[in-house]
Order: sequence, then C-alpha cells, then structure tokens
Amino acid sequence: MFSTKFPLSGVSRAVRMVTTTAPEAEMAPIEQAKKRAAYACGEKYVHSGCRLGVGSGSTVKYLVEYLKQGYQNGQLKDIICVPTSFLTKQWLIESGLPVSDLDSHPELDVCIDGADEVDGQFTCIKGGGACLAQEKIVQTAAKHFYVIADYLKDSKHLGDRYPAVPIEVLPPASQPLLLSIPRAEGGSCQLRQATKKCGPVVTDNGNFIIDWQFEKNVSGRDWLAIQQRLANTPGIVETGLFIGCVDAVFFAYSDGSVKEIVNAKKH
Ligand SMILES: O=C(CO)[C@H](O)[C@H](O)COP(=O)(O)O
Repeated sequence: MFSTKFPLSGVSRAVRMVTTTAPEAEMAPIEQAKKRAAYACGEKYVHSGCRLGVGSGSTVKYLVEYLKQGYQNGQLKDIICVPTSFLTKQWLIESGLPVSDLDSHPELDVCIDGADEVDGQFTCIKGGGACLAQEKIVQTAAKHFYVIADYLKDSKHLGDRYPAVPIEVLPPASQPLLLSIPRAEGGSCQLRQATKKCGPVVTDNGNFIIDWQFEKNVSGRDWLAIQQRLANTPGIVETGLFIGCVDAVFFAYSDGSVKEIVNAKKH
C-alpha cells in the first residue's frame, strides 16, 4: 500500500492502493470491480457498533453481501443499517441485518453509496436509480461519506461519463420545470419514463424524476451555484448533485486493482 498526495485543480487527493478479501468468482469484470470496491470500503470503514447508512444500486448490493457475511460470522457485531431506498431495505431484511431508520437513529457514523459519476473534485452525480433524495438525506446524517464505484464512473469533468443530472420533483411541478430548467440552466430535460408501467418513473417518495441533460464542455461550471439555484426552485425536491461531502472514493478497475482516493480537504 502506498500513499501520494498531489493537487488536482485545487483539490488535494491522497491515492492509496488497497487490498480486499472479496472472494473471487466467475463474473463479468464490471461486476468484479463493483464487488471489490464494496468489499474494500466495507473492510476499512465498517466496524462493530457502526451506525451505517446503506446506499442504493447494484454496487451497494455487494456491500450488503459483505455486511451479511460479517454479521453472520460475528466479525461485525451490533451494527445498525439505515437504508436509502425501498429496495435496499428489502436486501437488508432478506440478509437478516438489523434495519433502522433516521427516526430511531438520526445520527450515523458512516454512509456508503454508489454513484453514477465522480469527477476530479469529488463532485458526484447520483440518482440513476431514482433514489437520490433519500440517499442525500441519509448521507447528510452521517459523519463520513464513502463512495464505491467501478472504473466506468471515474471522470475528470462531470458529463464525461454520465449524461444528465437526475432531479426529483413534485408531480404537479413537473411540466413547468421541464421548460424552466433548460431556460435557466441550458441543456434539455426529460421526464424519466418507467419501463414496465405506463407513464413516468415514480420514486419511493411518490415523486417524478427529471433528467437534466446539461451542455458539455462548458469550462469552469460552478456546480455548487447550480445546485443552490435548483434547490431553491419550487417543486424541486432534491438533485443528484453531491458536492463537498465525499470523504473518499473506492474505485475498482478491470485489472483487479482498487484505489482509495481520499479527499484531503475533509481530513
Ligand atoms: O444513485 C444511485 C441510485 O439512485 C446509485 O448509487 C447509482 O445509480 C449507482 O448505481 P450502480 O451501483 O448500480 O451503478
């Protein structure tokens, strides 16, 4: 394991090669990468007694697998898991893990979640699975936030890897917002459609998702200002922009390596 520090566009990052005991299995390289990232992060940051926010998505499924093993073999005792979506809650229950919520545990030690894209400044796009609002609520309740991701999510600039920012909106505001967001911010917007239901995707909170396809190659874009403007817009519940909250990202690559990229600003 080694550690280097270098400034990247004013962001201080420490890069560490990490090892993981994730069991080898016959699976596609991308799945192997998701599993390695999840296990490496779990091994480092989940301990007995941990109050843990558990994110959503296919990478997080491997984290739940890791938690289940640790809980069953006694290495992880007295953990509390607060899910960020209906599906994650089901996975936790099926795995026999202790499930709670923010009513009972309003403060968490750690939150671990996947992402659709993470840029060089640790800014993330989340919400590909439409769980962004609860994900951000649970992340905000946690002292530390770790992202687990495969190599396809590692980018320099937002938009290199994922084309849009998902935005959760109240249904009565959706049609005006489809017009007003592009007018204010450029790009274009689409109401996310369900695949096995007629009509739009309905989130766990009963809302809709607008995917804002922002213009690419705009230099010096101020994502924080965009987030603030969107969050102040009536009808917008939350955006999938996660800014300034990541402690570290575990990126797993197709060659089997895993890197922990630590946000030195948070340490
Ligand atoms: O934000 C999310 C769901 O709302 C997920 O964390 C994100 O979409 C990544 O998912 P996956 O691990 O399946 O690639």
